[in-house]
Amino acid sequence: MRDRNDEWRSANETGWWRDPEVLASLGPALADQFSDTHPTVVLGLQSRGCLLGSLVAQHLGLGLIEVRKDPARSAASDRLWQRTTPPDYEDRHLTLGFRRNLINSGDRALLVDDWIATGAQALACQGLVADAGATWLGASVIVDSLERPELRRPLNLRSLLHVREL
Ligand SMILES: O=P(O)(O)OC[C@H]1O[C@H](OP(=O)(O)OP(=O)(O)O)[C@H](O)[C@@H]1O
Ligand SMILES: Nc1ncnc2[nH]cnc12
Repeated sequence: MRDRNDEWRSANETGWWRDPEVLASLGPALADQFSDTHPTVVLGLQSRGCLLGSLVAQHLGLGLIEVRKDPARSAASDRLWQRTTPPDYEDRHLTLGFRRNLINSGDRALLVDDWIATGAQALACQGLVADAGATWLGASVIVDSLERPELRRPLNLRSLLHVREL
């Protein structure tokens, strides 16, 4: 998994997906970080989070909710749970959301993503789960690059690697 791309000062994540063994291991590894919980649904953040979220959901025998950027393009806003993020790692205030009928108040939601930096997008996802009256279990990510360590506990963040290990 060590794959530093010096030009961009970030990991070359597409190389991870290209490796069949790494790809096969990611769903189980991300799921196992929350083996003490009982998720009923996986949330995947567009776009890399969806790629990984589907691996985790399939491993656990669960379904996936695609958390879309700019979800109002695909459904009327009164049918959506939507939240706007604080500034993310690219200083964007993104609107994230999904259709309300995809989740119910009895759901126990696990967010899956490749990377966390400011935590802005994960916080918005936590807010979406709260809006639906569902239970937030935590965020299972590959790389922890969290800039605000005080968010680690409220988000219940668990990671396969810290950015310093890349
Ligand atoms: O902690 P934050 O500052 O919120 O940033 C982390 C998020 O940003 C990246 O996705 P990006 O929006 O670049 O989309 P992508 O998955 O399409 O690359 C990354 O995959 C996380 O989803
Ligand atoms: N995928 C990613 N998401 C957020 N911050 C990053 N920095 C480097 N890669 C990143």
